[in-house]
Amino acid sequence: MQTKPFRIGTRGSPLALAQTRETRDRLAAAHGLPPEMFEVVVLSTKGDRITDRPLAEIGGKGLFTEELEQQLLSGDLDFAVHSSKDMPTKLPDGLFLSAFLPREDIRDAFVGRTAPRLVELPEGATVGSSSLRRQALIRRLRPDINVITYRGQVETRLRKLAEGQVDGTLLAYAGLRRLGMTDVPTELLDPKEFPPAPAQGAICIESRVGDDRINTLLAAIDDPRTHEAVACERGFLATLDGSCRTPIAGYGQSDGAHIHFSGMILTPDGTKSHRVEIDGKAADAAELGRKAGEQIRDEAGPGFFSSWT
Ligand SMILES: NCc1[nH]cc(CCC(=O)O)c1CC(=O)O
Repeated sequence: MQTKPFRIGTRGSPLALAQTRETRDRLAAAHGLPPEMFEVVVLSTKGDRITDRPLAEIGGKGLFTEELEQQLLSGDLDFAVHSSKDMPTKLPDGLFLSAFLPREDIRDAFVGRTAPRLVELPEGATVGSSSLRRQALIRRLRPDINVITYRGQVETRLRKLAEGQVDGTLLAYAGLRRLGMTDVPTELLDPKEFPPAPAQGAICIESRVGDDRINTLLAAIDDPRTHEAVACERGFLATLDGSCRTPIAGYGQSDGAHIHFSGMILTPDGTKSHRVEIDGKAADAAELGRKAGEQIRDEAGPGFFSSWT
C-alpha cells in the first residue's frame, strides 16, 4: 500500500493548475483515494518567465517542459500534467506520454472588442496572437488585418484586449472552459476554416518509461480515443518537423476502431495552404499521422517549405 503521496508536477499558471486539479480528481475517484494522496508540486518554467518575446524566437516548445522533465528523470516527481499542445514531438529518453484525459472542445475562440466576429473586424484592425498557425489562418481569411505578437497567460491577454491594445484575440476554447470563462468568447471558429493545433484541448500525463507502478495508476484514467487522436496528430507534426515555428493544423477523430484525420499547412503570410484528409485504423494512429504528413509534404513540394525558414 502506498502511504506517501504521489508527487504531481505542474506549471503554476491558472490553466495548468486547473488541469492538474482535474487530473488529480479523476485519479482519486478512479482509485478511491483521498485527494491528499496527490501532492501538487508547482514549478516555474523558462516559458513562464519569458513573456515578452514570441515562443518561436526564444526556442519554441520544450520551454514549458524542461524543468518538469528534469525532476521526472531524477525521481523528484512521479508524473507531470501538461497541455498536450505544448509538448515537443520528441521527448527526452526515458519519458513518455502515458495517459490522456477526455478531450475538451478543440475549437479556437475569438474574443472581439470592436466586432464580435473575426471576419467582421474593421479594415486594418489589429489582432493579437503569437501562434504562427493562428496568425497564418487570420491572414488567409483577412489579409488586411494587422497581426501582432501577443503572449502571456489568458488573464494578461484579456486585460490587454480590454485596455484597447488590440481589436481582438484568439484563444483555445478548451482553456477558457477549464478556467470557467465560457462567456468570454464572442465567436467560436469553425474548425473547417480555422483548424486547431495538433493536440489542442487534450491534457496529457508524462511519466517514466518502465515505472509500472505509476503507469498502471495512470492507465485507469486514460481515454483511448483521445490518446489515439493525439498520437495521430503528433505523428503528423513530427513528420513536418513541427515546432512553434511552423503554421500547422491537425485534427484526428477516433471512434475506437477508425481515425479520420485532417491536416493543413500554411505559409506564415497565409497566401498558400495545403490540406490533407486521411482515414485509417485507430491501432495505427501515429503511423497514419506520419503518412498524412508525408502526403502533404509531397503535395506542397520543397518550395513551399522555404517560406518556413
Ligand atoms: N500555448 C499555450 C496553450 N497551451 C494550451 C492552451 C489551451 C488549452 C489546450 O489547448 O489544451 C494554451 C492557450 C491557448 O492556446 O489559448
